[in-house]
Amino acid sequence: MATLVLLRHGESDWNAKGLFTGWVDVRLSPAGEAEARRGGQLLVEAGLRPDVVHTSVLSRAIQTANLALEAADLLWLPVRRSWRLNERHYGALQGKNKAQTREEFGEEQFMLWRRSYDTPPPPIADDDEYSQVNDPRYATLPPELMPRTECLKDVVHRMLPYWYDSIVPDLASGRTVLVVAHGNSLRALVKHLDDISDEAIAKLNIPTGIPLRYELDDDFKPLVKGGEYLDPEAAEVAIQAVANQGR
Ligand SMILES: O=C(O)[C@@H](CO)OP(=O)(O)O
Repeated sequence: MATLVLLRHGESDWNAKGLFTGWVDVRLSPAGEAEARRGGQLLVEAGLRPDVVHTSVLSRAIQTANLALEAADLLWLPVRRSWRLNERHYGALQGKNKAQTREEFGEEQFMLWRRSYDTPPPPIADDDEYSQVNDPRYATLPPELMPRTECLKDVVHRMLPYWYDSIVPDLASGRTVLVVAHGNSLRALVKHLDDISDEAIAKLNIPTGIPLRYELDDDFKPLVKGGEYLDPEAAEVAIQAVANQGR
């Protein structure tokens, strides 16, 4: 048996403004910083002490991990980071307002881009102000792996090698693992863990800043499907808020 804790970063400035974010390196809002600290307190209250932490290479996840670990007096923990835990690349929608996009393209297209399993948004141009092609943190990424857009299926495919090669070995050695990442990279991981169908995953939303705990069996599959949010009531409200973005 192994314990895995998933934590979506706290609210970012662009979450607050209702903008598609993806790989744009937006920071936490003051409310998001408070959520991250609360996430750390929830770990303490639940008696959960991670042994190792994995984050994306985006600042909002890194800030969240730091604030949560500080609140739990665990800043000393080993941390590893990978682009494979990044938010879904939102293509040409990065920087666009969600409500305006929904108005311009209609509900069906908006939801297809936002939540369908295999329809990516149009790709972002390399000279777009919100492109990451010249971002130094991806300088060593092979060019053929650098996305210009992604659907959730693409995220599953680029996230799973990290799950199997880096996170599962930590779990297998008996460590409690904390993964601090993003709405859609965590949807990809939850889809894999809970065997959620391509259709049903459209309805799954992950709240910001509330740890989600999974106890895993020897095959690294959940003993209880869906895991357990450490603050289930707050999670329910926050899940609805994510689902309703753009409305
Ligand atoms: O904008 C984004 O990158 C994501 C997460 O904030 O949004 P959504 O929930 O619409 O996929």
